[in-house]
Amino acid sequence: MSSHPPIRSYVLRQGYFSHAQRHAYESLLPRYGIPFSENPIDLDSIFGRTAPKILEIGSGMGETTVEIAAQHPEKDFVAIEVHAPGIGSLLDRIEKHGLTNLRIIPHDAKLVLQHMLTGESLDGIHIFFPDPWPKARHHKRRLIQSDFVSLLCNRLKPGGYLHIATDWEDYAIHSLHVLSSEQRLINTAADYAPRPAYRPLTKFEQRGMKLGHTIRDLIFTKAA
Ligand SMILES: C[S@@+](CC[C@H](N)C(=O)[O-])C[C@H]1O[C@@H](n2cnc3c(N)ncnc32)[C@H](O)[C@@H]1O
Repeated sequence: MSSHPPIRSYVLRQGYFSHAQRHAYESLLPRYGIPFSENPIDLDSIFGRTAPKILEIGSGMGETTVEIAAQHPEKDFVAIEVHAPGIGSLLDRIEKHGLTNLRIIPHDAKLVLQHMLTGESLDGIHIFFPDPWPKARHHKRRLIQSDFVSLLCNRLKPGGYLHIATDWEDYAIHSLHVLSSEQRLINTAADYAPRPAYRPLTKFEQRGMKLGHTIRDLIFTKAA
């Protein structure tokens, strides 16, 4: 029997580390990172309190992640990212903002959701501007696929939300189809949702808008 390697939603590049990112990656990961493990973790004991838990998949350089966490001290946030300079950048921002409600798991989100987060434990999941993988032969690498959305749904509490934003029209159409096909999810809008106040406009997004790209938000809730 041949076993196929898993299809990844990312390619690990060497990437350029700024001095601050490298320093943060090396010195702050033990403080704000949650190491990958094949065993379930208890987020309430990691944060030292019971509070709503929001997961962000693919936090990139962490600008949005930190802004949202700083504006919502009443909630706890867990970011998942695989790109080392991005992890360093987020760690540096957590330290500079003195945030106690944001941690990062530096690993593949699929494995984190399968092994570390169990049960219906999340109040919300953010996936902002996932890699679009525009070529047809790469579509299988897209994060938003029915199996993955089913896994996300398993981890959401009843009434919890899944929020995706993208500036790629065809990825938005694909995601709308996949989310609408998951029976446990209910669209909060007729199709795309207005950008909620908690999602700040990023520089990347403002640049896209100048180029005429339309940003689409999809916000679905899990049936109670
Ligand atoms: C296009 S970037 C968007 C970053 C950020 N959300 C933003 O809006 O600027 C997508 C990010 O998702 C990360 N990513 C892709 N697949 C992932 C996975 N399976 N687990 C964790 N991170 C992933 C990539 O490393 C990349 O940083």
